[in-house]
Amino acid sequence: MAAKIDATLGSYDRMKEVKEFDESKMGVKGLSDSGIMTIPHIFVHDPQTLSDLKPSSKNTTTAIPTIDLSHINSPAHRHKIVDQVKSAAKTFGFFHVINHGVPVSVLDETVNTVKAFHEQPHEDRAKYYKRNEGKGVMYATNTDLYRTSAASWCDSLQAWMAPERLKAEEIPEVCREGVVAWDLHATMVADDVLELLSEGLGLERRRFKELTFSEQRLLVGHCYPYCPQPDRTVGIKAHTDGSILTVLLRNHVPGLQVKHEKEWLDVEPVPGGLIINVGDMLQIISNGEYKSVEHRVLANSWKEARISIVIFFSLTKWREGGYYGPLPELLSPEKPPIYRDFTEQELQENFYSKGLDSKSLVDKLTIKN
Ligand SMILES: O=C(O)CCC(=O)C(=O)O
Ligand SMILES: [Fe+2]
Repeated sequence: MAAKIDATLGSYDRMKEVKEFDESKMGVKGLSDSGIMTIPHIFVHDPQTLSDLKPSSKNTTTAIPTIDLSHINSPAHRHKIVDQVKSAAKTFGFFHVINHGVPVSVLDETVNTVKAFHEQPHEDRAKYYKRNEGKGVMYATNTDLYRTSAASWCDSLQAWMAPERLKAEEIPEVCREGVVAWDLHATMVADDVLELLSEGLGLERRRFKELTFSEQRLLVGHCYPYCPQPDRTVGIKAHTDGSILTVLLRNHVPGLQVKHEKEWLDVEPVPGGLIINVGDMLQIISNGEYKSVEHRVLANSWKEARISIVIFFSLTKWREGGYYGPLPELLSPEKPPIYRDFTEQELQENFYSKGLDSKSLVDKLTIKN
């Protein structure tokens, strides 16, 4: 790779530095623990990205909706909850759910178990550091480290839980039990929310389940360690999720922001709550009814690590010929498809070309009149 010129950094061989950092297997956790005051060049983002990084203005009172799932099985309450979920998925694309049935002790245990993995001594973590996307378990700094133009201050443990059933022994022992339990609990919540979303489109309650929308699951345990220069990098770049639906559990350390009406909005923690967001696939199959919204994580300026556990739910059953697209039952002469059909290969290529820098799938598939 040619040496890169950066006005503030001078000339340097980016790929060489990326490789050296990656091969050290220390992760950003190791960099942070070493007490550095200046972050390596490879993490510095371009001035345009940096100029836009700030917590949302203090006086904003807008927050993503919080939806209480206590009475989802009561006919008297269900239609109201369906309306709330539908409205949140249409406007914000993000919402909190509370009283979702998972005990707070399980939420805490899940965060602690993932934190315990990332806070092991370097030698113990380094044993797992590798890049094998698509199956099994992988632990590394940034999935897209070699594809992106600027790295982010975050290490991630990824576990492809399903459809190919992940063997428990492949999961690092320190977090094995917690990860397996979380996959079960989060899937139950996702299935409940998918039923509400299915009804919100006027479809049968079980329709999304039949369409296998929660059968592919990638669990990611992120760690955003303290960053000495949070104004020069990010925790995760602005992106939309490629999933059908994402379930996100986080600790109390701030950083997550969601784009709403062109403004970045801080997502404040809700005690006992889980965050749900619509992914690109759901925006497409719902023919634009539900919105996959941009979000990002600021680099962590707290001494305590920010921990989040994300499960990306997606479908396993493609239509004959390997295609997918807006659901035919949602289309009519008044509501023609606004996205074209696409193949699984196109989906993969979109992600693996440039990682999170890629143009969103939704933009690529929009039918231009
Ligand atoms: O850590 C978070 O809060 C968000 C992570 C995220 O957006 C992702 O993994 O796609
Ligand atoms: Fe995301």
